[in-house]
Amino acid sequence: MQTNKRPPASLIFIFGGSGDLNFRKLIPALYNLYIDDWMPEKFAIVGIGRKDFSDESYRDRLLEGIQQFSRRKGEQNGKWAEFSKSVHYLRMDAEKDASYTGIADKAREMEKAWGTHPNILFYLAVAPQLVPDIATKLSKVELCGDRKCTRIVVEKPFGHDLQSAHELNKLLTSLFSEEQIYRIDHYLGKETVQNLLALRFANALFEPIWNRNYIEHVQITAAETVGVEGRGGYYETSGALRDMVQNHILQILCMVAMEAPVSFDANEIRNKKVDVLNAIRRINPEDVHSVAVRGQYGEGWMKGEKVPGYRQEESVDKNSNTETFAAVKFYIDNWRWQDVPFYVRTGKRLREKNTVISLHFRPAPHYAFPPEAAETWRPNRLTITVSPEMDIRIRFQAKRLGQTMSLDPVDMIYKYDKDSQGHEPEAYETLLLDAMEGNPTLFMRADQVEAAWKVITPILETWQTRPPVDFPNYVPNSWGPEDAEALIARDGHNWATLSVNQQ
Ligand SMILES: NC(=O)C1=CN([C@@H]2O[C@H](COP(=O)(O)OP(=O)(O)OC[C@H]3O[C@@H](n4cnc5c(N)ncnc54)[C@H](OP(=O)(O)O)[C@@H]3O)[C@@H](O)[C@H]2O)C=CC1
Ligand SMILES: O=C1O[C@H](COP(=O)(O)O)[C@@H](O)[C@H](O)[C@H]1O
Repeated sequence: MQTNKRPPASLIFIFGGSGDLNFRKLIPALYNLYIDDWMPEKFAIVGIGRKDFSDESYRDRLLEGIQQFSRRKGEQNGKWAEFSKSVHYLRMDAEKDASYTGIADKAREMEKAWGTHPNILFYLAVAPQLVPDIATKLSKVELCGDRKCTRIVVEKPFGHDLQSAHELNKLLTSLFSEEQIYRIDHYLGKETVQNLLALRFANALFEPIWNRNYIEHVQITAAETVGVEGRGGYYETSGALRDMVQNHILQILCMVAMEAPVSFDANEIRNKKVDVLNAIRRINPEDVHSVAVRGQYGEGWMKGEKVPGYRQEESVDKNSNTETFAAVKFYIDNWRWQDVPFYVRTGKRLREKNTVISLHFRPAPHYAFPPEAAETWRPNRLTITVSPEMDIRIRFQAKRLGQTMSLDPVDMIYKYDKDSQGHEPEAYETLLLDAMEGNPTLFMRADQVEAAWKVITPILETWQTRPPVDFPNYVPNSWGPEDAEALIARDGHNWATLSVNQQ
């Protein structure tokens, strides 16, 4: 969502500078922005943590992260040496340190060196329980005379439920103005998710049919092949509904279902999205079992390798009832979407890593072709593959070559990778650049986060009060529990096939 100019001088403090997210995502993103000439002319990055690093040993550690996880893995002809000169480490216990003088000193040092007040970004890549304390202390640090120069980026999970999200919002908005708070959801930085706006609102072709008159149902799948990967401690407090549905999937759903914005003003886009969340039909607790399915993977095999069940993962309770799979049917009660089901599902240890949105169109009103032509008939479908492939496909019927009138479903495909030649920015690159520029469009506003919690609260509460009796209920390398198939089959539909050669 960037403009074509570099952001102003920026000083970026990363709480969690010695942590996994910074190592795997944030530093690689900032480095790639640097290589692509998107970083400010003047910038400094200060990683904060309790571990012991000198600037030198910190840079060496971060280079290992680049080599493992960055889309450009090397030192890029000396670019790493140039970039890393601006990377520093500040050893500090963010809980015990009362005054954060190290931060104020660093800000003064950079101001003096640059001869200007930089924008200051505080990225809170730490466990959620540290956020209130750090935010409160940061709000008291003397910085650059004008507090408007600061922005605070808050990682997910944003709260544990509606109540805690509300309290966190209340605290943050008492310390900072809403314009300074950037609640991150990395799915919104993904190229294909952003392209939904272009597809829908830069083309006259789709909008007239983008409604209940033509669309029978919508599916959103965010499937992962990985298990909890050492994050069992966090995942035990979360589960698939909180980890993926409350944020990423509902945000995608909003992009699919929102009304056309009048402008690209951040609040205009966010208003249109929150309208969708507010229109999602509230689920009665007694209906939860018929519209929501949960699952947990047992032990099994993935691509020839034996993998443990969720209950055998590190830091997971041996009798855990945490769901690693969730599927939900939502309805949106508004003029555009009345009675169109939105089926969403997400899970770990599923057969493929794939995030896909598909819009399934109603059948043509009359089929004049001979019966044999109809044998392979499929309804029209628009599929947007978000990741790891990035493409848009339109399925339609075409005449098979030859003398008979036989029809086949075919796909018209636009592939992003063809244009990007492997240079597509990662979500965190887009979002960090937006945060430096001060563009909050792709970040969540306080009311959006709370509205999303409201949507899933009845499911969370029902699942909490009625523990599952059949966990684990799906094997790795499957598409989740059988009940998820039944959820959609009851309405006469199937989950869309996700492989590259889609049906
Ligand atoms: N990792 C990921 O893929 C993702 C993570 N997130 C979110 O990002 C956040 C961070 O996750 P992740 O990086 O995985 O967590 P890690 O456990 O790897 O890192 C935690 C970081 O917090 C620091 N920290 C903890 N306590 C203190 C303290 N008292 N003072 C200063 N620093 C402290 C640690 O520093 P030290 O060890 O040096 O004390 C470490 O740098 C979480 O909210 C998570 O949900 C969101 C999406 C994906
Ligand atoms: O936020 C999260 O997202 C990842 C999946 O992200 P993706 O970009 O790889 O699709 C998920 O693994 C993790 O559990 C969750 O916290």
